[in-house]
Amino acid sequence: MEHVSEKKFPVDPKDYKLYEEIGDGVSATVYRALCIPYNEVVAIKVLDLEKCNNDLDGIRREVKTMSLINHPNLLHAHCSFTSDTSLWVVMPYFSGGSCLHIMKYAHPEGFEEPVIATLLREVLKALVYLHGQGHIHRDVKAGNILIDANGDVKLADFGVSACMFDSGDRQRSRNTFVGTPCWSITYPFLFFLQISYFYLNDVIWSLYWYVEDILGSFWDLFPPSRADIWSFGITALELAHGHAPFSKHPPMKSFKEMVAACLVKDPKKRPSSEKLLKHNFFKNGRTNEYLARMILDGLAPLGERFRELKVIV
Ligand SMILES: Nc1ncnc2c1ncn2[C@@H]1O[C@H](COP(=O)(O)OP(=O)(O)OP(=O)(O)O)[C@@H](O)[C@H]1O
Repeated sequence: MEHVSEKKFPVDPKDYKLYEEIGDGVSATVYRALCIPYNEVVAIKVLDLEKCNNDLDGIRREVKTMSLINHPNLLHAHCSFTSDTSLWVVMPYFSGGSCLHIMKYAHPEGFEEPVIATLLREVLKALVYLHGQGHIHRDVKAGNILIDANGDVKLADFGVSACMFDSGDRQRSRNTFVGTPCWSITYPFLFFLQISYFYLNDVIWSLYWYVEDILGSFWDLFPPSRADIWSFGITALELAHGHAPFSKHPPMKSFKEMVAACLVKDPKKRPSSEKLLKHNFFKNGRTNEYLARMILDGLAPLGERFRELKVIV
């Protein structure tokens, strides 16, 4: 288990030097930056509060959660502060960037099975911890799985995470719009269209009927953490890019079973993160060094990759 850094990171923008852009999202831009007093490279996510749906207090609470959380597979924020109309979240810099980014840049056909098993096993460890602490991540997706140069894997972005024990309006309001469409359980049909050719015929109809179910509000009827299990299943498909890993070879039975278990219509019947971690599929997982070798070797620096991809888009 990592130790929470004793270092107190400065909360004044003047103490940071922003370098190049390394990522962007709906309402934020992420920069590689230097923390001048510590001479340490960090990543800073600058959120434009005017573009955010969430209230400022809500975001602050989430960042606070992010700074209190302490698990080797969860991204820990150093600090956060506001500057004009933006919120700066200072985090460790992960030079590999996100899995989504790496896929787009160097693995457009998706990752191979041992890579997927290794990545997902690490993400699942983070979910076991979060769920055990009473949190739901609510935005599990390839874009939120970060990798550092050693192949260490971190689940990032608590922008939409919620506490399962929150009650009343906050929990309810979160259930209405947070999360990323497709990965969140409220928009599965978009992804359903994308993977309609996919070989998991037996879960396709479950996905379809699930859409019907969401028309009614039944959040209280199932364990909230199972929403993350759904997104986890979608992320597994995302990493395999809509086809079975090693699809030129005999189909991967354990991958198919694991995804099917996550994408069960009835949330109560989805496995808990703890149970899922024991699934046979994760026995294919390897070491972090293997991951670094397989997906990071030979890649250009993150900022350069980001620039190149932006030109293509
Ligand atoms: N600490 C970090 N180190 C390195 N790269 C990062 C870091 N944090 C974010 N990034 C990069 O920036 C990208 C955008 O991050 P952000 O959290 O805004 O994205 P997102 O969750 O994909 O977008 P959205 O906010 O739309 O859901 C990530 O996908 C990743 O490539």
